[in-house]
Amino acid sequence: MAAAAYELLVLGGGSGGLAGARRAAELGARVALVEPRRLGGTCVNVGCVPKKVMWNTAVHAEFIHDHADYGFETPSVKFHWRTIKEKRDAYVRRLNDIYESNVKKAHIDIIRGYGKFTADPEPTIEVDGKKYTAPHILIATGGRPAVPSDSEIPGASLGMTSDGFFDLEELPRRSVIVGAGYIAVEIAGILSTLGSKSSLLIRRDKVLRTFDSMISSNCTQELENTGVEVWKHTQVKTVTKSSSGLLDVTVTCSVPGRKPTEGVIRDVDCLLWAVGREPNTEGLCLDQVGVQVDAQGHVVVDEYQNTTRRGVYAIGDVCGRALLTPVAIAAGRKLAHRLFEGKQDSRLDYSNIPTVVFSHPPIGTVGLTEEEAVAAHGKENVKIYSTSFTPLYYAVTQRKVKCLMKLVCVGKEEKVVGLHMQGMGCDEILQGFAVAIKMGATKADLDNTVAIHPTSAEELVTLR
Ligand SMILES: Cc1cc2nc3c(=O)[nH]c(=O)nc-3n(C[C@H](O)[C@H](O)[C@H](O)COP(=O)(O)OP(=O)(O)OC[C@H]3O[C@@H](n4cnc5c(N)ncnc54)[C@H](O)[C@@H]3O)c2cc1C
Ligand SMILES: NC(=O)c1ccc[n+]([C@@H]2O[C@H](COP(=O)([O-])OP(=O)(O)OC[C@H]3O[C@@H](n4cnc5c(N)ncnc54)[C@H](OP(=O)(O)O)[C@@H]3O)[C@@H](O)[C@H]2O)c1
Ligand SMILES: N[C@@H](CCC(=O)N[C@@H](CS)C(=O)NCC(=O)O)C(=O)O
Repeated sequence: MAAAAYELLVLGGGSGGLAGARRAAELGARVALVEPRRLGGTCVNVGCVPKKVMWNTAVHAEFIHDHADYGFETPSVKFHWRTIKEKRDAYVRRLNDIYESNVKKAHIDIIRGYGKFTADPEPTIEVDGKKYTAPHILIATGGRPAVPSDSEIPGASLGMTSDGFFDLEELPRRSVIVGAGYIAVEIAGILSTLGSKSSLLIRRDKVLRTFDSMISSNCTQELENTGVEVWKHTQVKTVTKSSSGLLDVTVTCSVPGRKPTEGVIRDVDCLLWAVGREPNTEGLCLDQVGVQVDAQGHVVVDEYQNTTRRGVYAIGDVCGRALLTPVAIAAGRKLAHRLFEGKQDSRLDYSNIPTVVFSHPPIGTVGLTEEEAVAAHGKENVKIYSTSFTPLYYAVTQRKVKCLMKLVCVGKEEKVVGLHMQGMGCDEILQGFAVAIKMGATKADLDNTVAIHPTSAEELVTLR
């Protein structure tokens, strides 16, 4: 029988697990955190943080094109991938140490290893043969990149995923990215902007299909503008390695209404699958404890993050809803307040979650798309305000990149239910407007706010 030394056991030291564990400890709970790898999870090690460093690097590469227009004489510029990779890795290691020290300062015990449930009558976790139990157990084991199997696509395993992208020691010469979501768009943009000849293979005719159609169309166009070759209606058929060690990627292009055609992309040194993520639930033995998972293996939870077994909870990517760091963090903290501060109603409201895609230029979006608003409220009740302009930054440059903005408003009072934009600075503009939208702002509220000039953000309070 295991000793119940803890009040909360957390499986996974990523964004959600760390935040939930630390908030619970702050509220006085005795907490242990089970984690086999370096602390920080996906976000710190192979996600948001190293990705943003590479996006910043790519933004530098873009600005270099404008130096002459701004009067700077630029001698030939050389880019050293290794320099930024070493600095990035060092920063990630620093973050790993900071998280470890914060956890220790909070008197949270770290149990090193993979946790799994046992068949004991009370929910119990086993790590390397040792058992631990607690009245509250939180599953925050996140997810991993999905890769097609070699039986689905012969040679698929010759490719890498976003995890492998962060191990690359050099900028690939020829990249092929498969997928149409956040990761595909972000990595294709980074690689292409930094000088890798890049092709993006998408199954349909546009990327980011679930976003507002304005964003989906514009982002597809911007990828092409930045030099990414977008292969539409295309899927990989086989992958082979040539004697040179490079990959040949055979693809099928099936445009609706036309005969499918085949093509080969040769001498590829980076084939990257970005076709979604899978939850880390396989080895947890959830069936032993009566925790239900859905068809994709995500843990099924209610609005309070309760699983189907009393005393067992789940947060973050492992639940498969809004796979974003701040969502995992917020859900973990809300749960801690419910369990250890008696705040019965403490739960995360999943509506109006703002999100940014670090494309070139970046995308910011919150709330309903135009299509969703029309479906929910009827076309006659939806009013759209939109604009497309060239930000002042480009007034003196040869390179011109547009900024697009759209407000989706509903009803007579024109409540703002959606904001979608792509353009320079939109990543940073979004957060403040997301507060206003969360508070129920109307178009009149935006109009009553005096503009800040000269900015791109001012367009959002002067739309007509
Ligand atoms: C390339 C990429 C870029 C991203 N960019 C962004 C971004 O810009 N902004 C954003 O908001 N989100 C971004 N995300 C998503 C974000 O990283 C995730 O939503 C977030 O990390 C989820 O946190 P989590 O706690 O649910 O899981 P994770 O952070 O994945 O943590 C899970 C932890 O559980 C551990 N674990 C697994 N199995 C076990 C086990 N059996 N026992 C104990 N521990 C276990 C893992 O080792 C891991 O440390 C990105 C993701 C990727 C892949
Ligand atoms: N900036 C950020 O906040 C950020 C950055 C990265 C990741 N993330 C989070 O991480 C999650 C996972 O990212 P992701 O890009 O892996 O997944 P994703 O956003 O869910 O996109 C996966 C894409 O892959 C395509 N796809 C699926 N199967 C495919 C196949 N067999 N062949 C070709 N394409 C296929 C799908 O597009 P179609 O269906 O249109 O073909 C889909 O858009 C995101 O949803 C996001 O929540 C966030
Ligand atoms: N500003 C954020 C923290 C910054 C953040 O999101 N950090 C990421 C990794 S860089 C994380 O996973 N944090 C977990 C935690 O702060 O507990 C917050 O306080 O919510």
